[in-house]
Amino acid sequence: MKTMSLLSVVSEQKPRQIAVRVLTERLSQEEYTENLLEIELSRARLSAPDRGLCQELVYGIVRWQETLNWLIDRKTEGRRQKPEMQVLLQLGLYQMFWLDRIPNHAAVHETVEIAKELGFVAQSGFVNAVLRGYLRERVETEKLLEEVKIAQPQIGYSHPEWVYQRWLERYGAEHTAKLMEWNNTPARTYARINTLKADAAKVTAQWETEGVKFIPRQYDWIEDGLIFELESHPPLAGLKSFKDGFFYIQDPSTLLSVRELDVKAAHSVLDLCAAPGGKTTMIAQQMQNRGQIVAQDISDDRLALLRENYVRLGVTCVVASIAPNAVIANPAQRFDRVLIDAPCSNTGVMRRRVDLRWRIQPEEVERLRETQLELLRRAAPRLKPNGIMVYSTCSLEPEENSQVVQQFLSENPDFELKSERQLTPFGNDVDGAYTAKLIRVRRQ
Ligand SMILES: C[S@@+](CC[C@H](N)C(=O)[O-])C[C@H]1O[C@@H](n2cnc3c(N)ncnc32)[C@H](O)[C@@H]1O
Repeated sequence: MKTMSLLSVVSEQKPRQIAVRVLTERLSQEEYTENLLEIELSRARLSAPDRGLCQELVYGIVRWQETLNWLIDRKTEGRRQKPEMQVLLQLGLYQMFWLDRIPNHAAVHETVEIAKELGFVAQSGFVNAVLRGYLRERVETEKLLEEVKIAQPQIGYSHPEWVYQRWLERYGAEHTAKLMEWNNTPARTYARINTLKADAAKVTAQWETEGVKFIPRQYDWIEDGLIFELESHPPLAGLKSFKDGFFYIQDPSTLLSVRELDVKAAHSVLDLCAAPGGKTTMIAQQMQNRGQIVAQDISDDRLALLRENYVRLGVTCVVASIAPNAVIANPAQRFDRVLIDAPCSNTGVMRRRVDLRWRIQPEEVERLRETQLELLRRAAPRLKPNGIMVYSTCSLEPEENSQVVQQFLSENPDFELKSERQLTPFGNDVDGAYTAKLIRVRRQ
């Protein structure tokens, strides 16, 4: 029988069907999985629990794809399956071995039914056989899944071999395992209180009335009472506290570079890679909306997000423009502070970007180094003598971090490295982030 196009099954508004569609689309499209899912969910009318299940299936299967494929290969002698068939088998196995709340027989039955709905009637027996085989060997398979984490961690924790080898060399086996485990765990949500609009007492009182469950969190680089982990909440964009600009969602690691910048109220600040504005708006908060922040970004779409954010948060001391126009427009202007929150491989935030690990390539890290150095070189002449320039990334790779800074320093003897710090998930329980604080010691 001819197989039906997945897109023709749109009338089915069920979480598993939508998950299969997104997981199949991602194999042939450039678009990020998160965006594909959002598009599909915006078209579907799912209940909140069904949306949650759909997201959990998509994100979980993308994260664990290497391990799932390994399980499938064991039963199919490595024979290549059609992409849709592979996705169906992944869907069944993921529910059986990773989701506690789905009974096994339901996982098998539902997956076989979806196979039939999609036109894989002849192959549905094969799907059934593979899944039932694993059902019979459930206990042994669970043991095997634990053993492969030790024998072949890149398969056991589902990461590309090259990424695993890189981290193994740098961080050792134990930390690398922790890092990969972290990347496979759904990311937590953190809110930073926007003190331009409200204090922590006011925001938390408002959250109580809105059904937000929160816990205060402390970090050595952030003043107390500023960061809350949101354990559960209704959709944030619908909350009055959100619309009123009482808080901004960001990982605590992103605030280290702002602390290092050490801004004062009347300062002039150049924020070279500013969008969507997590750091810009925190800098404005520290300057109590005085002084001036020239915020730039290369992307128009992201600059629109920056504007949306600073309007919502009541930030008024920002001039935003497409890079590098503002700097070119006034070449004589010098700044007290410069922040370069550079584009990077994002290896420190892999748990927030589910398919990132399958997209990045070693060559990309090399290419990014060039951009990062270029940004530092462009920014350096704009810093006043004795001013502070902070370079930051959310990468765990020294090639994009200390090595870039060292190269810059070797070319710029008027700059000194004051401090640098690498935050890691296994060391600090936050996303990975690197920050270097540089001082311009004399005029060249
Ligand atoms: C890590 S993100 C910045 C995040 C932002 N600082 C925040 O805290 O929300 C890096 C940004 O650099 C921008 N970008 C990339 N290449 C750039 C360039 N050559 N000049 C300026 N911005 C650039 C990207 O569009 C992206 O928005």
